Amino acid sequence: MVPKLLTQRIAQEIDQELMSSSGGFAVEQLMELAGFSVAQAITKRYPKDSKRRVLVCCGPGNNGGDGLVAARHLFHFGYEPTIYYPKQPQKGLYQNLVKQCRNLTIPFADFDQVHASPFDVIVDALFGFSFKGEVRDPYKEVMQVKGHVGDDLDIPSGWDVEQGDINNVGLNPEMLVSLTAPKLCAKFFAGKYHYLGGRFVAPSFAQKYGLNLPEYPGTDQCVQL
Ligand SMILES: NC(=O)C1=CN([C@@H]2O[C@H](COP(=O)(O)OP(=O)(O)OC[C@H]3O[C@@H](n4cnc5c(N)ncnc54)[C@H](O)[C@@H]3O)[C@@H](O)[C@H]2O)[C@H](O)CC1
Ligand SMILES: [K+]
Repeated sequence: MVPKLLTQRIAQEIDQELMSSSGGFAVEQLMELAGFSVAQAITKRYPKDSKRRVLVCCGPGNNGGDGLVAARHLFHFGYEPTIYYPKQPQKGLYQNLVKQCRNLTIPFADFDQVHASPFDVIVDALFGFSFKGEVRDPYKEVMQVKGHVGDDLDIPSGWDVEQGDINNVGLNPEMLVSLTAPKLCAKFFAGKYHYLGGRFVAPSFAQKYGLNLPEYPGTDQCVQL
């Protein structure tokens, strides 16, 4: 089963409809399931015995929120996450996620600490399907941190949602976890593992948008594409 690849507009429309009165979801619910599915996908490919130190880079929107949720679950799964979150919005949703992570003593690192510390896996939760244009500061520098296994959340950050890396950002992750459904840029993904997460789509909803989603195995929150 080959899932449909979404345009930016349709991805945003689906997101809005899930959280509308007809969809009935709150953003916190979707974010929790999205972040949980990313953390679970990481356990499948990067076992904590050899890949314990995980840097989670979080951006200013909901992609970053998914990253905070993933970091929290990774902690509970026995990993050692560190969070890089240069712009922390004042909105209660994000502040609460930060509080939850701080209560677990997950460290928040600045860029110098990120640069100086060894990590086994880098999770890119900087930008998702609302990214536009060229990467602006302060995010440019962290995208240059290379040499680690990368796991990108929803889309590789800095990539155009539909046309891929047209700005030559150069992020080529080993793993991509698409959320709800893959976006058009996923056809340029050349890494090893492509997973789908966000197990919350009603069959009627999937049918309406022609999403053609695969079945999730057992109780898993992610499925390899
Ligand atoms: N339905 C789902 O699948 C769900 C997906 N989730 C996640 O939400 C993101 C999309 O979130 P959104 O808040 O709309 O936007 P982003 O996180 O992609 O980023 C917006 C943020 O970034 C800033 N920005 C945009 N372009 C640039 C740029 N060129 N340089 C710097 N900054 C930029 C913008 O100003 C905003 O602040 C989706 O991908 C999923 O990961 C939900 O969590 C759950 C439901
Ligand atoms: K991302």
